[in-house]
Amino acid sequence: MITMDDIIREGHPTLRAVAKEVPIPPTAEDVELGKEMLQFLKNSQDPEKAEELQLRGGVGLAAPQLDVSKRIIAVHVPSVDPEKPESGISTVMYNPKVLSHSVQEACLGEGEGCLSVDREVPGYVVRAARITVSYFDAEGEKHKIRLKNYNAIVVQHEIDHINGIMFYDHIDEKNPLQLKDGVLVIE
Ligand SMILES: CC(C)(C)[C@H](NC(=O)Nc1cc(F)cc(F)c1)C(=O)N(CC(=O)NO)CC1CCCC1
Ligand SMILES: [Zn+2]
Repeated sequence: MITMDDIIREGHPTLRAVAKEVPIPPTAEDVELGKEMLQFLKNSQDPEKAEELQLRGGVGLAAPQLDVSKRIIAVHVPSVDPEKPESGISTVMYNPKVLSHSVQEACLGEGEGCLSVDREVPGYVVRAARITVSYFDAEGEKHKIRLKNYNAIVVQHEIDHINGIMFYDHIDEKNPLQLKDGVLVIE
């Protein structure tokens, strides 16, 4: 079972490596890893389990954060609106790839953090507001999905990890809280 002790922190070189594509269909080992990554996120959002295991509430995790330099990410974003279950996303993506993205940009109003970063780093992290992502699932089936707003932010944050990019790489050091016109602020 994955706990916070398995998550490497900034400074560890694996967080800055470009992770390798995995064979498709994924091996049994990579399928098991993906399942454990998704379970970690679910546990981290369960009050009892999070308390018991001292987990930070996570919505996304990339294999490099477990010191596994493979292009595997897991996302578990609760749907905020029970009427619209599709507003959330819960899946493991093998070899995810952003095929296209909107010109429109977006950022989280409170900025971003990271399970691998044990400090606050203030500043807007500007990303594409909408993306089209292709990925393979555990069975080796290819998917192509369009994401927007928070789901798009989470997946971009995780895909950054498999490319050795940290969220603060996107923050404008001189004006971290400066917002260009037209950037959609997601609260
Ligand atoms: C860094 C941390 C604060 C732990 C962040 N959690 C988070 O946003 N919690 C959250 C949000 C919800 F909407 C519902 C919920 F149940 C819990 C997170 O998991 N990540 C993922 C990460 O570090 N992946 O490597 C950071 C987010 C910043 C923007 C997207 C992901
Ligand atoms: Zn992160």
